[in-house]
Amino acid sequence: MSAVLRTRGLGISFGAFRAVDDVNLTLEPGARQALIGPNGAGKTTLINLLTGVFKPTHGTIHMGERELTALSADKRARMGLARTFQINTLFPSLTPLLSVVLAISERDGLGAVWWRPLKRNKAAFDEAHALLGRLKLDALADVPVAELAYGKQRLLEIALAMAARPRILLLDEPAAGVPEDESGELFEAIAELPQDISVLFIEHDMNLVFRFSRRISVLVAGRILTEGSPAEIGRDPRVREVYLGHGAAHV
Ligand SMILES: Nc1ncnc2c1ncn2[C@@H]1O[C@H](COP(=O)(O)OP(=O)(O)OP(=O)(O)O)[C@@H](O)[C@H]1O
Repeated sequence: MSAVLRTRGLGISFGAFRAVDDVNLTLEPGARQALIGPNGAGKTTLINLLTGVFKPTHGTIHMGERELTALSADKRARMGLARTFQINTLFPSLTPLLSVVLAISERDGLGAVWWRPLKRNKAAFDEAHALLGRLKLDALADVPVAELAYGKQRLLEIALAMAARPRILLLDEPAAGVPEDESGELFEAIAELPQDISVLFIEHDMNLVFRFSRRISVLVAGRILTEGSPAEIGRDPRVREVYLGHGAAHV
């Protein structure tokens, strides 16, 4: 199968420090791939390279046949690369429904005038309802974001990323700060996203990683240490060694 996203020798230096180094990463169609590694390994920096926040000092990035390396973050987003952030980036006083309608109108180039014509834009509201339904947020569509449980807010962030109709979704610790009893539900929603969307997620909770990923890439000191199925990674002594003392029950 041909990869939807592929890096070759990807790296970035901050001064003399190589935060990401010679990374060859591939994402297959429909992937549910975890990017794991100790604190400071370079996971977020790698996502920032993929999305165009940082320009690499080394290597290339391809989405299918198209090279992205020099393209802006906006252009990559328009080509179907979407992300969520470690931190909550929602408007607290908006409702989930209006948040998603706003994201849909951004996608359709109506951002600046969203509040007037979209009152009449039934298609955008219908699409927003469908998206919220997919993430099991439909019952909360009209509740201000500030009143939602944190796990629901993180689901809404995924709904906003989905509004761009991405082919690739990059999730930087989607369950960060989410109480344990809500994080399973969050990852179930991620697992159930349409199969034509490839997902790469950073996650520290190994229970979630081993339950919800089909492939795991292990990043250590900026380099890919190893990659494989959860079973392969679980029995890799090098991974165990990296995580020794980091409290990872599964590895
Ligand atoms: N803009 C920057 N300038 C200089 N150094 C940076 C910059 N961004 C990241 N770094 C450094 O690069 C390294 C990797 O950071 P990064 O945030 O990517 O790690 P991470 O694996 O995502 O960590 P965590 O799991 O703690 O979120 C760290 O040592 C960090 O201090």
